[in-house]
Amino acid sequence: MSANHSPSGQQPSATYESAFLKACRREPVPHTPVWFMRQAGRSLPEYLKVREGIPMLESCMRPELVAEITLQPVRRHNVDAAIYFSDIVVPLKAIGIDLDIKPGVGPVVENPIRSRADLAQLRDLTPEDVRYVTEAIGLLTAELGSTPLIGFAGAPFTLASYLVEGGPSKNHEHTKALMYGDPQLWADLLDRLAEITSAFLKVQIEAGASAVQLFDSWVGALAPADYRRSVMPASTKVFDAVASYGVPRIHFGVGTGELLGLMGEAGADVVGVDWRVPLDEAARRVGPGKALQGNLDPAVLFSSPEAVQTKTREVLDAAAGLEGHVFNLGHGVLPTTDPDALTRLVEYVHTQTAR
Ligand SMILES: Cc1c2[nH]c(c1CCC(=O)O)Cc1[nH]c(c(CCC(=O)O)c1C)Cc1[nH]c(c(CCC(=O)O)c1C)Cc1[nH]c(c(C)c1CCC(=O)O)C2
Repeated sequence: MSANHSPSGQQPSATYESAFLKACRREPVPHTPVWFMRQAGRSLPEYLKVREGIPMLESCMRPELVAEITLQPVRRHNVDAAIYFSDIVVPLKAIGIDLDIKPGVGPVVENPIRSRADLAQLRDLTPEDVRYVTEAIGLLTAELGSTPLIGFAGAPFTLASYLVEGGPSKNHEHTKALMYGDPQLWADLLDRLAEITSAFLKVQIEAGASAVQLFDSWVGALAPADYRRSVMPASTKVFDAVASYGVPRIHFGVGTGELLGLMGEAGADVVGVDWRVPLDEAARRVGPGKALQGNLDPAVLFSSPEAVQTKTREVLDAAAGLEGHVFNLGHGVLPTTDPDALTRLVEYVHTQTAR
């Protein structure tokens, strides 16, 4: 199996040669590729329209709707990659965890996992549990042409934080209590989540995803020594599980300036950076042999078009010496972002970096 071809060998080579996948592989690109975390949904009126009356989790299980929402930002913004429309808790729902996504709140778990007995809630995930994912990706690869599709999953720590807290959390106190107080149970929990996450990513790659992103959104809450001891083994297990497919593996978290080197070491090909660390400094922390993704502050999009260009220029200048750069925001698109500001940003990055 050649690198970055799906096992079925169906992936057209125009996808393989796309600017996004080339940048991930640290090859020369015709222009800096751009996509946005949380580009699907959120600020788009056409998204709000098709989602009307359909709860979030249900919308993730309807293949035609998933395909449509995934394609909307590609049509509108001319981004260089699509991200599969789903949520990090979808695989947990698929194995029967009682949870919901509450509008304006996020994932809420009915019975938080805090004891060894609670671990029994986490059974293995099989492709049959998420047949709608395989189906939706089939529809998408047919429509996307040479535009790569990014599959994704939540990393073990971030999934554990929702499962242990029972919902979104600022301080992650229950999660840390378990991590420090019962290291063996914690390790077993993260290992279970690594198995589920690996299985979920494999389904997406085998269906045709050209790259995967592992979101460890909240891991920036940890110090490096704790990350290395208590989180890295599980994240490494996930990256190792999908290594043989040869598709780029992207790893991202918020507030992870002190963890960037370790997150690369965990097995990422591309390290995502939030807006707090300039990309040249991030490259020093990550070291050679990795591409970087980022890192315009999503709040910058609320300023004037001129200010957006100035701040974008700063990102591109800091990225000038990188081995590979995928332009993105430093975190997801904020819900009230003007969609036209995103379209203008894609065009600006493309024209500024066209070779
Ligand atoms: C931490 C996390 C979650 N989900 C996700 C993360 C990691 C990325 C990050 O750090 O932002 C990942 C995610 N969630 C969603 C996507 C879709 C693809 C994309 O456009 O990037 C992706 C990649 C859709 C969604 N996920 C969610 C929505 C909103 C649901 C709705 O509109 O009803 C969407 C479009 C819900 C959700 N789900 C989660 C949160 C915090 C929320 C927001 C709650 C809110 O503000 O309403 C958990």
